[in-house]
Amino acid sequence: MGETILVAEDIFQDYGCLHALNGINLRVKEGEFIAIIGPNGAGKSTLLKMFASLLSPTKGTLQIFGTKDHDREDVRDRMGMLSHETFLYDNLTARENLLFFGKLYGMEPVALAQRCDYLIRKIGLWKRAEDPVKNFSRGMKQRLSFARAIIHDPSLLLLDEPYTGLDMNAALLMENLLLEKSVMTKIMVTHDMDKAFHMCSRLLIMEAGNIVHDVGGNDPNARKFAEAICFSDGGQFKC
Ligand SMILES: Nc1ncnc2c1ncn2[C@@H]1O[C@H](COP(=O)(O)OP(=O)(O)OP(=O)(O)O)[C@@H](O)[C@H]1O
Repeated sequence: MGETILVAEDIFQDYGCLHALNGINLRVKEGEFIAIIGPNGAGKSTLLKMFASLLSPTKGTLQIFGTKDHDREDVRDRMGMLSHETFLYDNLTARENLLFFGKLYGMEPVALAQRCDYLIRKIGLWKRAEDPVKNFSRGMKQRLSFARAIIHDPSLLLLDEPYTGLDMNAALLMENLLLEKSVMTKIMVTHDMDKAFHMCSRLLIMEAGNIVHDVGGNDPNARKFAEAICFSDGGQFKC
C-alpha cells in the first residue's frame, strides 16, 4: 500500500444541535478500497461529502493529498465523485457530457476522445452514445455518471451508493471497472454488504456519527460486527 493521502482528525459535523459526525479519526492510504457501511442516518454520506469538499467540518481538520486547502484546483482534479446527484446535462448527449467534464479537468483532446470511447463501451452505452441524456433511464444515467466520475482517471474516487438503479449487467460492468485499477483509492458508501465484503480491503462501520469498527475485509469478525450494527436502529438519533 502507498503513502497516506487522507487524514481526518477529530472531525465533527453539526446540523444545529445534531452531531452528524462525532469526532472522526481516519487515515487512508493510496490504493485502498474502503467501504463505509452502517444504518440510515449514521453519517456515511456526510463523511463522504466532507471528503469531496462539499462540506467543511464544524470542528477538526481534514488533510487530502497533503493539504488542508481542498478547494485548490490541483486537489479537485485528483478526485472523482459519484453521488445521488448525477451532475449530468440533460440536453447533451452521453458523449458530449463526458467530453464536457473531461475538458473541465483539462484533458488533452485526443486522450479525452479515446477515454470517452473506452468508457462508453465499458459501461455498455455505445449504442446510445449520441442520444441526449434526457431520454435515458435512471440506470443509464447512473452508468454515465459513473463514467463522468472517472473520466479524468482520479487518484481518489468517492462513491455514494453507486449501485442504485443498476441492473445486474451494469453492476458487473461497474464492478469490473472498479477492480481494474488498483492504484486508484476508492471510498464507497453502500448498504450492499455482499459487495462491500467482496470488493473492499477495509470496512468502516458507522453508527450515530462514529466509526465504531475499522476492520480489514478479511477479518473473520467483520461480518458479525457489520450485521450487528446494520440490523440495529443505531443510526437514528435526535438532539
Ligand atoms: N442538510 C442537513 N440538514 C440537517 N440534518 C442533516 C442534513 N444532512 C444530513 N442530516 C442529518 O445527519 C445525519 C446523518 O445523515 P447522513 O445522510 O450522513 O446519513 P447516512 O448514513 O448517509 O444515511 P443513509 O443510509 O440513510 O443515506 C442524519 O440524522 C440526517 O438527518
